[in-house]
Amino acid sequence: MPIFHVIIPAAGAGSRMGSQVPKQYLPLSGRPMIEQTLRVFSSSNRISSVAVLLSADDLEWDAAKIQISDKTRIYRCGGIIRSQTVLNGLGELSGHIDPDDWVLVHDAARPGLTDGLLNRLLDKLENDAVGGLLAIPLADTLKRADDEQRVAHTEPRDHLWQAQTPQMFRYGMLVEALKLAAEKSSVATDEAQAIEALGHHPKLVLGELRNLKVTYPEDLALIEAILQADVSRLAVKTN
Ligand SMILES: Nc1ccn([C@@H]2O[C@H](COP(=O)(O)OP(=O)(O)OP(=O)(O)O)[C@@H](O)[C@H]2O)c(=O)n1
Ligand SMILES: C[C@](O)(CO)[C@H](O)COP(=O)(O)O
Repeated sequence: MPIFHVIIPAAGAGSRMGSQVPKQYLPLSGRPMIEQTLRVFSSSNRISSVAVLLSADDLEWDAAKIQISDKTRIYRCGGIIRSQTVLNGLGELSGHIDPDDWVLVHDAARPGLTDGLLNRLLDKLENDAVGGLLAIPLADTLKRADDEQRVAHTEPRDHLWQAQTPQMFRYGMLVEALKLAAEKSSVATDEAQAIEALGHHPKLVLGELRNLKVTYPEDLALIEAILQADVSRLAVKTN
């Protein structure tokens, strides 16, 4: 029986959001964003453990009184960059996770993940030799900008996908990949990039637009509308 652990990198400053508090604590449907993100993992009986990775000087977590499940643990091990936070979190879990256990890394800033998308990823990859990630095929035409923010040229977009999270790899392989990236001082902007540097080819599993990463202020209204629509659909179902 495969074992799945979740790591939630939540040690970012949210600078592109420009908010007073880090974006993972901004209210969404009346609760902090990170609490919305945690819900899908807390309610899944397929997930064995959840590790939330905070910055050492995070003052918001305690103040926000985030509701967590019994299988959730907090680690104040945030790094300068996301990949370092994840590597630090993997280190905290050393000895508690078998090298062949699956680890799913999911951005605290992606509160739109559903149990359907989570189960799609687990079902597609639980027997995979490498692992993979949720992603969506690029739908827009891609432009390369010049220094004056004018179009330099159009990039070919065939076979281009936008990576989302969770990204799911076995503990041992992920530690090896992120340690190598750190040793080479190469910045892997997602776990898959570090895995690719080992010569592997992670599987792309179809995600959904709703699983967007909340990055800029305009993303908040979008994700709020998505979560409100979820509440309305649930209300109709239960009436
Ligand atoms: N040193 C870092 C940087 C980011 N993250 C986390 O990685 C996820 C995705 O990163 P991003 O959207 O870039 O978040 P921030 O780094 O906070 O945003 P910004 O780049 O705008 O500052 C977020 O949940 C963020 O909290 C992290 O744990 N540690
Ligand atoms: C991991 C990720 O969400 C996949 O698209 C993305 O790379 C995170 O980038 P960020 O700059 O750390 O938000």
